[in-house]
Amino acid sequence: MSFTPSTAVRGPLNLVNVTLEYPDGEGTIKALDAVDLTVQAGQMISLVGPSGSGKSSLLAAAATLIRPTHGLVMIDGTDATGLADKDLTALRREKIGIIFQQPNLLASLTAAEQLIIGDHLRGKAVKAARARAAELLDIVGLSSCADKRPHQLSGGQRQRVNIARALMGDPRILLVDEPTAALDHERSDSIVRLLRRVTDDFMVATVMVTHDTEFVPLTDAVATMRDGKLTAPVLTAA
Ligand SMILES: Nc1ncnc2c1ncn2[C@@H]1O[C@H](COP(=O)(O)OP(=O)(O)OP(=O)(O)O)[C@@H](O)[C@H]1O
Repeated sequence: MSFTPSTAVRGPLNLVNVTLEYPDGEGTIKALDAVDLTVQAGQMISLVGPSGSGKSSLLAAAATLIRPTHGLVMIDGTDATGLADKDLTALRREKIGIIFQQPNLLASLTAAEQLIIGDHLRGKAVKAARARAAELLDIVGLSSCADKRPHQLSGGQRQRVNIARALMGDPRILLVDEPTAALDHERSDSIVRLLRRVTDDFMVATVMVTHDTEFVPLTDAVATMRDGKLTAPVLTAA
């Protein structure tokens, strides 16, 4: 299935009045409360806020992994909330790269194979996938590690494989959850700089949840979650 923008597109990622409620005893809890967010191609937004404020819920809604109770989740011009599960899965594979805190690499696969397997699921030819995987591993600085398995890589290298894997489908959107949580300062800095570079070079719309406010200046703007509400992104000085 191919997805083409059907309405005026404000950005690859556009959340409009998104509310997400979870059952909570007799009542409900609003994990997201009328959230609006637009992220343009080539723009990187930091998402900060206290524990329980709704950051993971926002990423999950933007990733189309969870359907909001109200509101629109526009992915490159397509309203994801109106799609059947099968089409939603296809949209996610085509448009969204997700980078979790833990790389979740498969222990038995080499770095190159971690990337190729995703393209296999997308139904792409193996030869083209091999070439693309080699190119992306080079871009993330791992060309000499293509044949290494996860246990032969450092934490920072595993996170680089994770980033390269998320780029395999040529996504329009990158959603990144605490990418530096398990890394020391130097590796954290280089991972956020890498995310900045791929946002610029691949013109993706990137949202990065982070508790490390020191990396916020590497991003274009910072938005704060509090009790499910999102402040308008504030441009950083850089
Ligand atoms: N599956 C769920 N069922 C019920 N309530 C949930 C569920 N997931 C999250 N919540 C609640 O929704 C609110 C927002 O949680 P969320 O995990 O999105 O916050 P967060 O900012 O990502 O927190 P953290 O930084 O600790 O990961 C919290 O009150 C949380 O308890």
